Amino acid sequence: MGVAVDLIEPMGFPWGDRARKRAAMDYEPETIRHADWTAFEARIPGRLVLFTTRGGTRLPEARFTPGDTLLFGAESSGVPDFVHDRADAAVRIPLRPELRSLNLAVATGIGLAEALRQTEGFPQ
Ligand SMILES: C[S@@+](CC[C@H](N)C(=O)[O-])C[C@H]1O[C@@H](n2cnc3c(N)ncnc32)[C@H](O)[C@@H]1O
Repeated sequence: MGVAVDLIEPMGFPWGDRARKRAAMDYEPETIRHADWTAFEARIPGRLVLFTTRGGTRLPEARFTPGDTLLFGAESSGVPDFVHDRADAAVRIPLRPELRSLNLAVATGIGLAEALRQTEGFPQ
């Protein structure tokens, strides 16, 4: 989709292995790897919009602006409380009550697609 990717250590998966290359095929996005949260936070250009299962605005009612950074948590534990507190907005993808969460890739695809739709950000 032409968006840059920020990866924040510690990550729950190895970076640079063959499985990642296979998943990304030939389409390596612009990627910055941050040593920790502090290093990432220093480079946030605009609003930080956290996708979370814990409250927040339902995705159909959420509004995105160009320059927003979308933040997604770890597959295992989501994000720590201090990251929740730091976010400028929190967005929840509504699920049936018996489901706890989507996996990271699916949540990212849904959230990114909606943000790009609202901001006319899809490639032409
Ligand atoms: C597998 S989930 C993490 C589950 C973790 N136990 C939790 O409750 O946060 C991985 C990431 O996908 C995103 N995600 C998954 N389901 C979501 C939902 N329904 N709404 C918003 N974000 C979601 C969040 O960013 C979450 O941190």
